[in-house]
Amino acid sequence: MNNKPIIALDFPSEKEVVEFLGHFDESLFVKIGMELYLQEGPNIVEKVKGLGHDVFLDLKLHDIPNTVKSAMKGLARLGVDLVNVHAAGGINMMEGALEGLEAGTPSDQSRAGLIAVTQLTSTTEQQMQEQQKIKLPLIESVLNYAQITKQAGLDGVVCSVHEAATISEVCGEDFLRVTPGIRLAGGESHDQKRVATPNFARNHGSSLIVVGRAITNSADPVNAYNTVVKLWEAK
Ligand SMILES: O=c1ccn([C@@H]2O[C@H](COP(=O)(O)O)[C@@H](O)[C@H]2O)c(=O)[nH]1
Repeated sequence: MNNKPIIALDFPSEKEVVEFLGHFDESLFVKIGMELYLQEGPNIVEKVKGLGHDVFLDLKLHDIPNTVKSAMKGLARLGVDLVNVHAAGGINMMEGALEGLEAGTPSDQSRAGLIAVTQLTSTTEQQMQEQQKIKLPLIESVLNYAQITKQAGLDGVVCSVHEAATISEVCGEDFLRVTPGIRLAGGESHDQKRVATPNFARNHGSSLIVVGRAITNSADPVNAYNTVVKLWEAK
């Protein structure tokens, strides 16, 4: 899997996606989330792959184990590079997801990476404690989700940059830490709560960063992307 910044294609339809990708003359790593997928269906994956880009299909599956297993089996045929579930679905559900993904992957293709969302980057410790009734520091909840994700055999987690280094220490360097909530210095946070810059992510344990609005809302998305790349790659 390449380690380019993953651009979140949070657009309402294929039209905006094609227009956006048309600005770039290189192969990208992009994320298709529920907004786009629920409007355009599996064809949007084929379209974006056909344009030569790697795809993280971010549908965050969360259901009973049998349902997630069957859904993953179907998704495996789309040939995406990375997919995910919610760790809150539990170990049996995550094992089912992995089984489905393995069963559905055509024999001439390699299986997509499978990761699990810990605590969304839009969640604060206070919200988690009050609304989810998890009476722990947020880092402990994230770490617990990371550990059960590893136990289920998945490849890594979605977390914020602020938990990435601890997860790496506990679960190992090879266990992926995919971190959304990335903003350029001084940029608006929007609905995100646990945010960080690309260079902070680089130095604090992220394996991959996910960047949406800092690039897609920019008047010059190629320049914004190149700025993110420079900061992410800077040592
Ligand atoms: O915890 C999570 C899990 C997924 N996301 C997704 O990442 C992008 C972030 O977009 P920005 O515009 O850079 O905020 C978005 O598609 C989310 O669905 C996340 O933010 N946090």
